[in-house]
Amino acid sequence: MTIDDIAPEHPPAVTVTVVYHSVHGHTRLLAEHLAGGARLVPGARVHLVEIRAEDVTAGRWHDAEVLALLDRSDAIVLGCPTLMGSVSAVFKAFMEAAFTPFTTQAWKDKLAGGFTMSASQSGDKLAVLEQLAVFGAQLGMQWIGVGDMPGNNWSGGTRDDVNRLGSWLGLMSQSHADQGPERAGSRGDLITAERYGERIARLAQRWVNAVPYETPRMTEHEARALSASLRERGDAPAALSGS
Ligand SMILES: Cc1cc2nc3c(=O)[nH]c(=O)nc-3n(C[C@H](O)[C@H](O)[C@H](O)COP(=O)(O)O)c2cc1C
Repeated sequence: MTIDDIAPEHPPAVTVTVVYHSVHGHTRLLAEHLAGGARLVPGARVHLVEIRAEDVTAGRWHDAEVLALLDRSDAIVLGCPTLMGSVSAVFKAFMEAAFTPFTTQAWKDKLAGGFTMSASQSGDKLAVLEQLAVFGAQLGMQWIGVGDMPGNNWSGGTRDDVNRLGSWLGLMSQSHADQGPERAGSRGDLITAERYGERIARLAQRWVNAVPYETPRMTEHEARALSASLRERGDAPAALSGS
């Protein structure tokens, strides 16, 4: 059997949005390749959105159109450079602006993934991917890891290998600090970005076409009312009944 035998005649339409911040363009190049990989998937509508410092005022990021686009996306891929071992300040401002979808659970059960770029081989990039994954979890999203076997971990390995930094939680990429985006990075990282983007788009198609299921959403107020009604019925676990 070939992939053509099982490919659906009408590929399901999904919206994948890659949302990223970049100061000097290295993360942007990675984001472009990730979006390029997602665009390989028939039926995938792919948006590439830059979070810009100009849209942050008094520490707060605002762009209602971007939030509306994210509201209607099936998958959201988050990316920023690793700065001082953390997500970049501008991207953090964007993350805090997601307080509204946090309270409404508007992004619940969308797919999420993440990527980061830095100059050092490690550079504490894992801390950033963890921050992005925790963000996804707070929003109730389903996190997608890279899924590729590690490269460059044996005597014949090279910088051009797929997943050459051996990262699974999300995509890690490294660029030399003294070169521009086109020359500083690794071909392996860009290929890994494309593969990750394609994986997320294909999994989004699988996800939205699984058994129909309306995700229950609750405001904080409704959650408290639920806890109260369970307490009244006397069948709440000890933690909920406060005893
Ligand atoms: C303020 C600052 C902090 C940085 N912190 C780190 C770091 O913690 N780890 C690291 O490996 N590189 C660090 N870097 C290097 C950047 O991550 C690297 O240059 C990256 O490619 C920038 O991405 P961009 O071109 O998309 O802005 C730092 C750079 C700056 C300017």
